Amino acid sequence: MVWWCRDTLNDYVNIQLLYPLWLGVTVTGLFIWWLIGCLSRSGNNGKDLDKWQIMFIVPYTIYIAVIIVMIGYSSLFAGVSLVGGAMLGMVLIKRRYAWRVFLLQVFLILLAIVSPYLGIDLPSLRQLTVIYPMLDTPSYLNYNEVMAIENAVAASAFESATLDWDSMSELQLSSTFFWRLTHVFLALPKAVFIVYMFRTLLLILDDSKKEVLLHANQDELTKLKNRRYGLTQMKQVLKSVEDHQDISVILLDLDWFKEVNDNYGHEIGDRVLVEVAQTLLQSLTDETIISRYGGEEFLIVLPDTNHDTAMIIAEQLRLSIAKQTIIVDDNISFNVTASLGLYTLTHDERNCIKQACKTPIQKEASQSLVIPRIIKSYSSKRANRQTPTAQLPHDICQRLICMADKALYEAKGCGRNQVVSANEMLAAENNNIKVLYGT
Ligand SMILES: Nc1nc2c(ncn2[C@@H]2O[C@H](COP(=O)(O)OP(=O)(O)OP(=O)(O)O)[C@@H](O)[C@H]2O)c(=O)[nH]1
Repeated sequence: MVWWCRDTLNDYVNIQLLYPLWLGVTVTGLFIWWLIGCLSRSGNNGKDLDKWQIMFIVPYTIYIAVIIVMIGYSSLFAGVSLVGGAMLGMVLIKRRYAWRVFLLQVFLILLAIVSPYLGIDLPSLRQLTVIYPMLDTPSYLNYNEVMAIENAVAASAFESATLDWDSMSELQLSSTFFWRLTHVFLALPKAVFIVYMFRTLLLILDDSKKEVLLHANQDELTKLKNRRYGLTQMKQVLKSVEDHQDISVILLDLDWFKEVNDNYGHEIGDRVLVEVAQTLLQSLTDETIISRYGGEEFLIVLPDTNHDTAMIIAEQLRLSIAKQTIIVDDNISFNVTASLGLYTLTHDERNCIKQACKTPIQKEASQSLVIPRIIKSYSSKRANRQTPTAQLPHDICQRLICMADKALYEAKGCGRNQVVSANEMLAAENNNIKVLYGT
């Protein structure tokens, strides 16, 4: 538009300066976009600001400061940038940081306002060009034209029609001061209020999101994770577990639970489930995934736990539940027992499954890595980046649970109130991991 009207605007816009300016802004924008893309891949669990967020906030704050200093804190441009930036920041980055930056920017505005009265002469675009409403259409006037109009207005206001330079600048300074103060009282609180309202709105949305998620992921009765969420977390653990780590899965089922319901009623049955859930929570670490898998069945996933340790943990759980006394009333109390089926997927087995389940593309990629040593040293870094990492099959969770379930079935068959390991069952049958995937 400016380029198109360059003949008309030539007096007010330095077209020669505009091209490099546009180019500079575009290149800088693309660079920041690229930088954000690169840095956003390195997450930090949302505890602090990510590097890319700092890279976002710092230039933006400088940008706002420059706008405020150059164009003026009261301009539409500065207002939209300030409030819009804070709102966008609250959506994109941690809200408390966006809030702090916004308040810092407000502080900058206040500083810009009082600076002339502290003897600091800041550069202002007003000295170069201004937007002046004339004949209902905004038009650009240069500084001299504006000064001429202002002088004429000032002169007509005084009978003598003459003003010396000192009283003129004093007049300007005091009118500016009045104008600035008006903005401080009217515009800034408004901006703070809008951003505060927006923040409150986001907080309300956050709370309702948390509540929805809680209900979607939690078992209403025991307050443990529900089956769906337990499985989701199990999948995540299987993905993130390191190459040398084993992972163990326990299925725990209460014995003769139907009889508890029949003898003492569903309410007592419910209480048993709640108390068993509490025992599980108290006995296991925070890293353990405990979910209610079915009616009186619990799924426990122990990340980075080998078979022997998992057996000890399972046995301790069995004992803790058996020791727990459920008091119905002063005269009636009873104990429940549980049967547990355990399966440990060792890191070796996991790697075998990964290898067996590689897609043809992945196999081809890994075969192409069998290359002379000299070339390998140069290309290994690159190849590592390009080779798609072998994934575990998508139904791995179900298969592991199925193995634990077989052991649980065995425990029930052998008289209940015991722990059975599927790994030991397989070893006794001289079977191995092939059972898992039949390969
Ligand atoms: N109170 C209560 N009972 C439940 C709940 N969910 C499932 N049940 C009951 O749990 C009982 C499970 O019975 P079964 O599957 O026969 O198992 P069991 O009696 O524990 O026998 P084994 O598992 O073979 O030792 C059923 O009677 C269900 O009604 C629940 O949320 N609350």
